[in-house]
Parts: sequence; structure tokens; C-alpha cells
Amino acid sequence: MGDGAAPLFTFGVIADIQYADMDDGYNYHGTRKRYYRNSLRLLSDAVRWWEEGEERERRPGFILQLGDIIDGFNRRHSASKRALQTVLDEFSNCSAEVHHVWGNHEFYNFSRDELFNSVLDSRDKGEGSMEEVYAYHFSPAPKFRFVVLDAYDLSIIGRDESSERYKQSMKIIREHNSNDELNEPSVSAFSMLEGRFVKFNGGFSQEQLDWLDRILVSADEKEEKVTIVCHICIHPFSTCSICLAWNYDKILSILNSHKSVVCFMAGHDHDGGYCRDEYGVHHLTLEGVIETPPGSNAFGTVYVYEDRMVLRGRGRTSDRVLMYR
Ligand SMILES: Nc1ncnc2c1ncn2[C@@H]1O[C@H](COP(=O)(O)OP(=O)(O)O)[C@@H](O)[C@H]1O
Repeated sequence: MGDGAAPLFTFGVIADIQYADMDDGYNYHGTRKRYYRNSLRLLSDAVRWWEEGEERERRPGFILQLGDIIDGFNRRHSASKRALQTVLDEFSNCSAEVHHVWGNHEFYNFSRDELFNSVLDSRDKGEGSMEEVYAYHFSPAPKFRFVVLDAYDLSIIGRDESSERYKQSMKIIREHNSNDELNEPSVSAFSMLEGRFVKFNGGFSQEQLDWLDRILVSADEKEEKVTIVCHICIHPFSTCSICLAWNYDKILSILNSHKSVVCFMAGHDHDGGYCRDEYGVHHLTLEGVIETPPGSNAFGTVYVYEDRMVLRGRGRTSDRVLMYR
């Protein structure tokens, strides 16, 4: 991997830590084990690797934490703040700044207002952001830009029931899911993709899509390489359909109309995934720490070059060379 040349810059990626101080458990269907305490140990291993690993001279300049930093179970035990502090303390051993993405478990633990007033709001590390939506962009080096998106902008979690966004989101989900329990996917004989209309997913408002489009127009003009990050996946070949954003098709068509976009990174689907679409954009879904057994791990370090990004994965996360289009 790599040819020994010094990268322009380096960053770390990690997803779905979902820490809780509780015994191991399983996902909803009982098919996947979840290692709630061990996830903190794996984060600690990742931080140590970024700080002291074999390539410490190429230490990451920043870390992308792709959402679901603590598990929703914390809320039930009034342990949300304590669990978050425990994970942040671990991150504080890392000299790189951390960009936090918001996932469904952020909203199980905190209200939107609480998140906007918390350490999980990283917008001050950006160069421009939206007002009431958690979306911002930053440029860690000339000709490179990262955009953090809010996939729960349209959602029935994290939105006040009296708000217009909630009503709009409820209308969308109801049009596609007739179950009483809206976390239960609707089974359609016509399309597996209908399964994405569940409560633990969400999507992007037209305002956010228009904002993204403007950022990408400017990036095209400046001939930048853009990586977009968000909790929910947007390409059907990079995840199972249950982990796709509601209006993934709309955002995909925007990305595909801008030559600056090179990569999209998400978490949410703990199995991970990858595809390169027909426009040459890489869609990377990071394996979830929470479903990674002790002794293994799930994180990556990305080395950025003029013509490619090289992902060096640890444990369940594979190495990949991501050539720009
Ligand atoms: N098929 C389902 N029916 C009902 N509730 C579900 C179903 N799948 C998931 N849930 C619930 O939705 C929430 C999110 O699911 P979970 O598997 O914890 O998501 P994540 O993969 O983000 O951790 C949990 O409260 C879970 O119990």
C-alpha cells in the first residue's frame, strides 16, 4: 500500500462506537452481538494507533467520528452525559481534532438543542455551516474539502412533534410504511428499497440539498476534491437497503452532477460496505465498532495524495486505494 511518498495530509475514520457501560447484548433481531463496554477499549486502541502507531510521523490531522458515539440504552439509565464524557475523555488522548457526525443514537440520547450546545457540535471547526441544520464544510489542505451532512434533517427522531419538519417527515414515512411500529420496515413485493422508510433513518431537506449544491459548485470552480461524510449511507450497493437515507436518490443525483466529488463516507450499517459508482465516486461504509469483538478492531487511517486516497484499515476494516475520477 502506498509508495512510500509522503501524503499531503492524513486523517482517521471510525464509526458506530455506541458505548454504554453495560453487559454485551444483541441487535434487535438477535443476530449480531454488541460489545458495549469493549467499544471503549477499541476506541482506546484506535487512539493509541493514531498517536503512537508504526506511522506516527504521519499522524492524522483530524478524525472523522461517523456517528452513534454512544448507545441509546444510556438514555434509559439516565447515563447519557456520563457515557458521552467517558468517550470524549478517550478521544482527548488524541492530538488530532475530532469532527463529530450525528447518527440516530445521538438523538436517542439528546435533543437537537442539546446537541447544538454540546461538544458534539463541530461546526466551529468548519469554514461555513447551515443555520439550524447540522451541516458544515472545511478544507484541511488547499484543493481538498470535506462536507459534513445531517441525515436526520428530515426525520421523526430529534424533531419536535409540533414542528413543520416533523410533520413533513411523518408524511414521508407514512406514505411508505404502514406499520404501527415505524422502526419495523415495510415489506414490499415491488422493492426491497422501500425498507429504508423506517424511524431510525432520515433524509435531507431541500434546503440542505440546495446548500450542498452551492458548496459543490464552488468546489468545482476551485478544482477541489470533495469528500462528503454523514451517518446514513446513500448508495444501494454500499449497504443493505435498510440503512439507506430516505431520499438517497436525490442526493446521489446532486453528487453525480459535480466533478469535484470523489468520496462519500458513512457508518450506520455495522457490517460495512463499499462500491464505486458509475461516475467514479467511492462510497465507503465503515464497519461499526460496537459489533466488533474483543481482539479485533474497526477503524481506518486515510493517507491523501494528489491522485488518490489510501485507506489503511485495522481489524474488520479493509485496506483500499481510492483513485480520484
Ligand atoms: N424491525 C424492528 N422492529 C421494531 N423496532 C426495531 C426494529 N429494528 C430496529 N428497531 C429499533 O430501532 C432502534 C434502532 O435500531 P438499532 O438496531 O439499535 O439501530 P443501530 O443499528 O443504529 O444501532 C432500536 O430502538 C431498535 O430496538
